[in-house]
Amino acid sequence: MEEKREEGLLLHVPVMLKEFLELCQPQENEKWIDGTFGYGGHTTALLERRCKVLAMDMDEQAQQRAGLLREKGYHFYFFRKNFSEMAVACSQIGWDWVDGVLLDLGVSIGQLKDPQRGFSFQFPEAPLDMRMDSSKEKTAAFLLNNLSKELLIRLFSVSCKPKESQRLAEEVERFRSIRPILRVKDFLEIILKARLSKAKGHVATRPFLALRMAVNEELEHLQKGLEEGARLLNEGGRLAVISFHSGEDRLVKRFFQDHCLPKGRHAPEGEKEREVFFYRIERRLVSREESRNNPRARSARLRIGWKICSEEER
Ligand SMILES: C[S@@+](CC[C@H](N)C(=O)[O-])C[C@H]1O[C@@H](n2cnc3c(N)ncnc32)[C@H](O)[C@@H]1O
Repeated sequence: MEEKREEGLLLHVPVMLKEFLELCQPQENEKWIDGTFGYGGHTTALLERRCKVLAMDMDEQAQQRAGLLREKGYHFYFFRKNFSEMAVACSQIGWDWVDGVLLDLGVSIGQLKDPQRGFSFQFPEAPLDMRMDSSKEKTAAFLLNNLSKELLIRLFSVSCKPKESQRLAEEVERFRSIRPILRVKDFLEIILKARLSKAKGHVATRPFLALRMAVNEELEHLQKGLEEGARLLNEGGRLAVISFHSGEDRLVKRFFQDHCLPKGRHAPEGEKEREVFFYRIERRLVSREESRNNPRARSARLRIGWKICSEEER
């Protein structure tokens, strides 16, 4: 998400907004779930198109920002919950189905730049926390200090090669046998000792990503969020997901492929029991222009699925 200053306020430019709006075509009075409210960029665009929005975010500060939006009198609800619980949130406001679901994954720029939250290696003195939901018990430091070597290897392997994951786990064990791992700089020291192979960006990027994903159980919640979202969609409804790295994107791609039956094709007998949700899926990469203006968005990709219509409409 790009960041702009205006009248002393931080304004955030939502990633791939143009593509999202062009493809999804949100219409007046449609019901949308924005599962990753953040700074409300996508939500605001939906509200400006007179959609009704149920927004969710597990971050406390996102909840505070949502309060400001509510005062503007839009048709807007906010739940401080994981988007994997969107069905519960919907039932609480009496929505049985929705026209669209958007998930713009990962952390917001505000979370990354908060020197107290431990998401970024740019703040070595920060506590190694990394929780998006600060009411949850297990921090990144807790995981590194308590997981077995096997579980640490599995944790790192989400974004690191097998040998690198092994070395990282060994260095974690070595470090914590002397003193507990508490701060970002402790984890940075471990990463440097593990001598990872050269990467395009900073050597700490991939281990930090793997640890953050484990702390917030991101892939597990994403899988559940996709399933719940797809079930809640009305016929012709859209499920849109913006992802930022291959781990998430692979899961989203597979989900869409596993639940897609193109228009005009009929499910063979054996496939009938399988849940088929979509008749069309699309993928878009971030434009050159957006990537130039907002380097953080450069790895973004948008995938959208359209919920299957009844036989007559297909
Ligand atoms: C990339 S930002 C979203 C930015 C937002 N689309 C905007 O335009 O301002 C991701 C946000 O989603 C939240 N988030 C990530 N995973 C979540 C999950 N599983 N459930 C609820 N919130 C989540 C994070 O706390 C963060 O605030």
